[in-house]
Amino acid sequence: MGAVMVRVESHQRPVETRKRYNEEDRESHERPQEERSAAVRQGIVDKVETALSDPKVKSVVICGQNGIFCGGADIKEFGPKMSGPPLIPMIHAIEAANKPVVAAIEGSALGGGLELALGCHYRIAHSKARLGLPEVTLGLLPAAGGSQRLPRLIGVPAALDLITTGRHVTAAEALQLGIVDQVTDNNTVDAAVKFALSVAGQSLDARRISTYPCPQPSHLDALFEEVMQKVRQSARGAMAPVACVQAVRAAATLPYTQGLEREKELMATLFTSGQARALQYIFFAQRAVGRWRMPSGAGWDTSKHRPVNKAAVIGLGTMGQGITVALAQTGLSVVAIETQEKQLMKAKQAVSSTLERGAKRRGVAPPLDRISYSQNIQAVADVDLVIEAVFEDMGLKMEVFQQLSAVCKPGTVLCTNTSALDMDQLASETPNPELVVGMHFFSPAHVMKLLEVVYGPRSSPQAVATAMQLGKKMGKASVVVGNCRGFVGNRMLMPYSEQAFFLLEEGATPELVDRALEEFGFSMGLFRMSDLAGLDVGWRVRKSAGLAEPREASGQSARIRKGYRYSPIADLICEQGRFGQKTGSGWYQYDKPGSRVARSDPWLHSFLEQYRARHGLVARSIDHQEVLERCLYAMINEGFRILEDGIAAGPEDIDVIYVFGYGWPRHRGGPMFYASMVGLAKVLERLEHYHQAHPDVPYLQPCSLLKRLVASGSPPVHRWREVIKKLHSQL
Ligand SMILES: CCC[C@H](O)CC(=O)SCCNC(=O)CCNC(=O)[C@H](O)C(C)(C)COP(=O)([O-])OP(=O)([O-])OC[C@H]1O[C@@H](n2cnc3c(N)ncnc32)[C@H](O)[C@@H]1OP(=O)([O-])[O-]
Repeated sequence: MGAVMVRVESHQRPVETRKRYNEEDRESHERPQEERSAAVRQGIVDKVETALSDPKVKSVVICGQNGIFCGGADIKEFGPKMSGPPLIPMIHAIEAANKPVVAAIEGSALGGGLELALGCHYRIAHSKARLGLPEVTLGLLPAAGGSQRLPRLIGVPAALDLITTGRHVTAAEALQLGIVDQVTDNNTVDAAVKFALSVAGQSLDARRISTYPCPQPSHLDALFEEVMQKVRQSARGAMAPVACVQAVRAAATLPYTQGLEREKELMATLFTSGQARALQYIFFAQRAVGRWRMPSGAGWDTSKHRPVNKAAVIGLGTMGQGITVALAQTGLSVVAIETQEKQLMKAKQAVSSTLERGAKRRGVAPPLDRISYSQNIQAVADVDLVIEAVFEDMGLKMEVFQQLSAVCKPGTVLCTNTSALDMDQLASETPNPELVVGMHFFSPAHVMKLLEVVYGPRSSPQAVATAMQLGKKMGKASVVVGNCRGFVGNRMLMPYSEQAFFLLEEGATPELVDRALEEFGFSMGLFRMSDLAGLDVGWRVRKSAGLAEPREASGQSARIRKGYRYSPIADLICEQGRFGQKTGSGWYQYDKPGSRVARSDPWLHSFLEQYRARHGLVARSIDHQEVLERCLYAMINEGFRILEDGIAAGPEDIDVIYVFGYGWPRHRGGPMFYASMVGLAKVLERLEHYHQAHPDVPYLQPCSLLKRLVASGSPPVHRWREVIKKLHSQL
């Protein structure tokens, strides 16, 4: 018989099953999937055992199904009541086999999939395969021996890199690192069978990775110290990357069996941390937002997108430049329009150099010839989709949309990148409002992963599907949202920043607020972030909303707008010409305009003291807990209002927006998930408390959806949609 093949079935649902899946029948799909996963392991154990005991079988090949070796353990299966044979003894039995076992790796070998392959004696990969140990991104570590075998195979520094970042490597890099023994462009299983037969009967003593001594780098302690410091800094409170370093250290310093014990201990800590739950929630949320639905019932599974091969960008300011870069990098032909000649030249240079830098990093040619530049809007006549990114001025945008309607071929999808204006008003200016959607990119658009796709009451599902498909192609986390002021992300930012300004009035400093938020895990505190983004942006928005009008310098009335409490602090800072990093001062001071290193500013502190004195405010001591509760719960409360209003379809949409666009720490799962972890009753109680203390702040008044969820026993986050649905059906 020669070689025998053992197939690893993928835990990913087949496409047809995936299509039928929705939130309501989540449970009914979960159970069979768990059972299937256990059955897969049982199948491997049984087949390997049979093959090893059959004298006619000389070697064994383990391969996947449908072109995928194995994406790793089924995350949904993790829990106290896991059924079926455990992974570690299964991999040990394979490694201990007295006949060669060869992994035929096609598609992906990730997590437990790669750990299984590392238990095999040889690994043959297809040239298009990707390999990695991404457990860290799910709040875990490779706990089926991966953290102990990989350093023994490829050395400590390379293993640390792969395990602490979770990055996937190509087959070519895997070969270079020594993870695989051979790469093929042909049929991988055939190559593996041929190989398995060629090594049949040979000694396997040198092929069992767990028996290898771990290569010892010089200055082991210094290396781990340096790596640990770096990892702690970038982890921003996430535990898994730190545990990964500790596990690799165990591989480098302990015998294999003791290292395995350490791996198990560390995994147990991660498992019960809550961070793993948050990260796994975000993994599924990222996929759930792709299954979008509009209030009409039309959605991802009923709407066909229009093909987009050629797109146009109108307006080449910072945003337009970033969008142009992102489109060209996606492989589209782009027409870039800017009416001002000087700005067009400047933008062309900036776009080209960004593309050149990116291409150099990736070792490819820059896609410069995919872009044609023009001052004439007629050049967009044959494009499939237009993204308007001109200055935030309704009159100007309306003019552009009217021109586009006259110039574009029928069916061209018209997108606006507005972040503050009413896209439905824009749509009403075109003869085909069904073709208008918002594509709200985040700056810099070629770097930031988030895209809000905004529909108005007249947007067609096809236009939404087209924008979503383009977002996907561009590698964006794309979320469909309804039309309202600030959409989802910026709308929730309003109460967040308002609370931060109030805290300054009450005695806090920008440093205190930022420290609390950064210790929580935000990549940047609110004040450092607004210095980076530019304070003038918000000032302009507040002015256009009739808020930032100069009033008398002191007295209660200066702190009231439209009958509610208002803090003019940010406006007063702007009146001083302090717009943040670009002017060399804002909430902090900088060495020079454009510098990024924020330093405490004595001027700002004395300004705050004078401001408080002028308004009869007495500074009190404010702790981190209050900063977090005031800023985050006010934001979360607005999130519930957004759900109540139907602007976002579910909590996952809000959480993906915050994790991918607003620096929310991923290991805390997004604001709505965080609220569920804190406990909705507690969030409600604290909001009631703060609203009582600040009755003139509407954002602190708990919204009815939150109250309703608490009244219905605070269901877990994946059940909120049912309550929202009921709420909407009663309206
Ligand atoms: C003891 C410790 C052992 C071990 O160390 C722990 C692990 O292995 S931890 C694991 C380490 N492994 C990883 O971290 C790999 C994570 N997975 C991936 O990176 C990608 O899914 C993969 C590259 C495999 C395929 O990409 P693609 O082709 O673009 O497809 P896609 O991404 O759209 O997914 C299709 C469907 O499969 C679903 N699903 C996927 N993976 C899992 C999972 N592990 N579980 C459950 N479900 C999973 C996914 O939700 C989606 O379902 P739906 O209902 O349609 O939304």
